Amino acid sequence: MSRKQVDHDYNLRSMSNLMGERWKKVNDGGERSLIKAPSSASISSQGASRAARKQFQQDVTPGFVYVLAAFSALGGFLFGYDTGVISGAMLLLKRELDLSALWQEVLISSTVAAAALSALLGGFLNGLFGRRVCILLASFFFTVGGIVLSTAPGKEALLAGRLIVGVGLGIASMTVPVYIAEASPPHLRGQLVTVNTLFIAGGQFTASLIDGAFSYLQRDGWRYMLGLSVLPALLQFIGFLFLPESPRWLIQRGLTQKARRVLSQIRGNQNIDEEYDSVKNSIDEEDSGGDGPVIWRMLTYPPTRRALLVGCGLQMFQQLSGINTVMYYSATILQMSGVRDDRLAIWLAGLTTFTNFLFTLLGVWLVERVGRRKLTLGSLIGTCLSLSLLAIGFLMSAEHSPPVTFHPLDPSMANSTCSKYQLCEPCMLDPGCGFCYRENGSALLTSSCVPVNKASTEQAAWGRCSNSSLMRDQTYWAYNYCPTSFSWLVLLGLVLYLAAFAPGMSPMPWTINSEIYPLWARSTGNACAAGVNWTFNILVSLTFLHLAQVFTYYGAFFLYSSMALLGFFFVYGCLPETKGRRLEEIEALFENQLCSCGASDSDEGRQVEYIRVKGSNYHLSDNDASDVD
Ligand SMILES: O[C@H]1[C@H](O)[C@@H](O)[C@H](O)[C@@H](O)[C@H]1O
Repeated sequence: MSRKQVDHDYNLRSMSNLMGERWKKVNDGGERSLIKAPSSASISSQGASRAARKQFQQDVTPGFVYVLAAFSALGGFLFGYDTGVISGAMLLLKRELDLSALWQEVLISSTVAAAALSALLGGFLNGLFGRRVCILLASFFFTVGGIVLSTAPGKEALLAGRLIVGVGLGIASMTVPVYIAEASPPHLRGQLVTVNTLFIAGGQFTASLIDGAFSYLQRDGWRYMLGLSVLPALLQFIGFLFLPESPRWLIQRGLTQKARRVLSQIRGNQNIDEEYDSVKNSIDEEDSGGDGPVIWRMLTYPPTRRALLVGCGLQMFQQLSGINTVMYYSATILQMSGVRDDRLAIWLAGLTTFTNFLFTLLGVWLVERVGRRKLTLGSLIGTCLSLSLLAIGFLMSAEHSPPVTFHPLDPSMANSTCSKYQLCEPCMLDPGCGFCYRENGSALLTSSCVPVNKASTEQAAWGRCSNSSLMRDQTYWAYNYCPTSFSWLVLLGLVLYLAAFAPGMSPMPWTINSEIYPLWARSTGNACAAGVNWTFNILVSLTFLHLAQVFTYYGAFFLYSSMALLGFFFVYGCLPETKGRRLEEIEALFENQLCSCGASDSDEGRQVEYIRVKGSNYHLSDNDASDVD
């Protein structure tokens, strides 16, 4: 059968289905008639139409859109790589450059702080120069930053490199999801934008492998770790010299001929008239909320104000659910479970990032099947429960904390706080102390709380645990953790957390933000939401250790768990389903009072029909139905 015949056949089938629905509408006499009631008579025709729809969707998805998404998502890969690689690089850097704790902290957080600011600036750049130029700019910053980092003669140059990379990160994090969303056909949009988060997870996984591999290279290993990001950055830069601008941005800028050309390039041989017209009409009719700066117009126009609240709220709850603390803390959790070899701990931390990657893949598969709302809600429940399990694991460990049985005399006679502690728990919560102990089978002998070596937390300042290469005779040094028999509970919590967080709460805030704003507000909305993400990222990572000191570890994880629960209620009440809708239709979802979405949950069961009109992918909404009579 020729392609033309298949198309024709599908048109007829769609139209006859549609007529059936219209007939039902007349009989029901109500709006809800487009919600398909599965009657036995319709089952076989449903099967046929599903097959036809599948065929149709395959037809309308030329490979070019995948190439475009993959090159854009290299920005996500760099996001994951550059945020992930620093922990391993820091282990080598602090020794080689003799970095103080303050410098270590500055080098780690400067990138995130720069990303928060440049994400906000990115909104302005996106509106002015377009998505393509911003992605080129981001990959340029990644490349230059990588070169500066790998050739840095000292810590000041390292700081400059980390700041440059941060600027790239902020711009990429807000531009890439928007660009992919604007180029994708509606039925694939969620999946393709979620691929960007898959690339973030892939970047974090690759970073942990590279950290593991180069940790053996004691001299200059960090130069390779930090410098390798130049390769994907260059690849993206070169790729984007040839890739097109977002057709929606071009239409908005009045570059209509170019927009048509780009759209037909992205859609292969499809007829793009319908899609072009619908974007153009919605831009022409767009109510951009009057005059003044975009952010002001967004805040004074109720639908965009609500969308902004939902978008920023999602990003805030993503970070408040503690993802970066859990990722950062995974090596310690593994050490608690008895992994004492540092290198093994580094490799096993790679296993954590791999688990994260695998479950993000599940998210890519689920997003167009169950929809954004259900996926996010399910993920938040799982996140809340697994964080509670993690907290219970820490609580049990604290309740059964081993006692300090041996109080060695401080050779410096300095008044160290460490000698005051009677249990391991308060000793390990004090950043200046660590727990030094001997193990005989499962029994702990001669355990003491002693000051940590200021130059390296891997050993004590003095005594039996002060030289890691001499620690024999089953003598161990535990910094930041206590030996416990409940580590399996914590480990289980960690795996379940990743399984729950990675498919939903990790990608959905990015995916949803890329689709909930009308075109005039899209760059600014995404810039604000990305800015909120980075700001809460830095806030949560910087406060974690202090939080643990005040509330202990289990207190901190219970707090994250309650944040996830709050996030659940927020999403339940405020997030409408955007699956399958054209970007131009989504604004209407925010026309009702904020946080009344839970009430319209039943709409999710609605089966959406795609019909081919003049060769385009057309989503039939309740409002459009009368036009196709
Ligand atoms: O969605 C991403 C992802 O979950 C990353 O693992 C995390 O490090 C980022 O902060 C987050 O925005």
